[in-house]
Amino acid sequence: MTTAEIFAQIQKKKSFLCIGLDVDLAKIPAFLLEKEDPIFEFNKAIIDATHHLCVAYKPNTAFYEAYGIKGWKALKKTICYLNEKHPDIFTIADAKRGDIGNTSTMYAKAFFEDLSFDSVTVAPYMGKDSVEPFLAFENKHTILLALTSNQGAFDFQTQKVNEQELYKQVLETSKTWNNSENLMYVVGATKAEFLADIRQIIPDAFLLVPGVGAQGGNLQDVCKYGMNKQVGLLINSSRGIIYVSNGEDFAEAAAKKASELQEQMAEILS
Ligand SMILES: O=C(O)c1cc(=O)[nH]c(=O)n1[C@@H]1O[C@H](COP(=O)(O)O)[C@@H](O)[C@H]1O
Repeated sequence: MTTAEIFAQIQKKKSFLCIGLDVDLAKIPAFLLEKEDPIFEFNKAIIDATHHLCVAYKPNTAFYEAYGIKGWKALKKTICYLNEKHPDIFTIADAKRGDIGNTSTMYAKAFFEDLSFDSVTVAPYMGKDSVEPFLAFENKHTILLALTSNQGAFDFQTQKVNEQELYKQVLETSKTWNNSENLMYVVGATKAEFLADIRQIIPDAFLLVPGVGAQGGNLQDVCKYGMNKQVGLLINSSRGIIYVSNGEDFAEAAAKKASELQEQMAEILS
């Protein structure tokens, strides 16, 4: 999927919402646990109730890997369901991978070929030759961790190395890599005050922005400093949407919460 196609979806749905499918069996409605594949049933119900309100879904692979083979099968069923029913929705495998070149190529094959995700999150710490294998895949996006939403972002990412903050070096250096047009970046919603500086370096790239909702980030602040002419933002919320209710009405309740965010986005876009 191209960024122009993502932008077209944003305009059509008046939304730049990404819903995080971080399924925790301890949090989903108890009646689903009796089903053969509770994780997939939960995702399917959430997708059926919310697909018209969002432009992206982001399963975090940790929440599937934690359940072993059953979890991985549920992840595969979820991405197949999305690709079949909603091919215009952007899919993100939040796996935070990155390793020496030949290993990165295998990670890229896992998420881009076997699972057919549109994008995968990747850590920049091992540098150019660990990220370029992901960038080599046509029509796929590599979402590089730039400035993360957590407190630990201040341990390294904002520290100066040769008088420049490390996250700025990640942004600048990554622009020089082969196929860098396939890059997007993660910037936490809790770091909205850094967005003006970030847009100076990468004015056109799409940003995946997690951290609204449960982590306390503010939608309006992110938009004020982070928007570009293609909107350029995918705002993720996971727990704040999918766990509003753990009763029979869980999918309806998630849709209501997603709709509140979508309405705020529509207002910002108007
Ligand atoms: O790469 C990510 O998506 C990510 C980066 C980051 O800096 N912060 C962050 O919270 N995330 C992910 O975004 C999701 C946030 O979930 P909620 O806090 O429940 O909305 C989780 O899947 C996190 O792993």
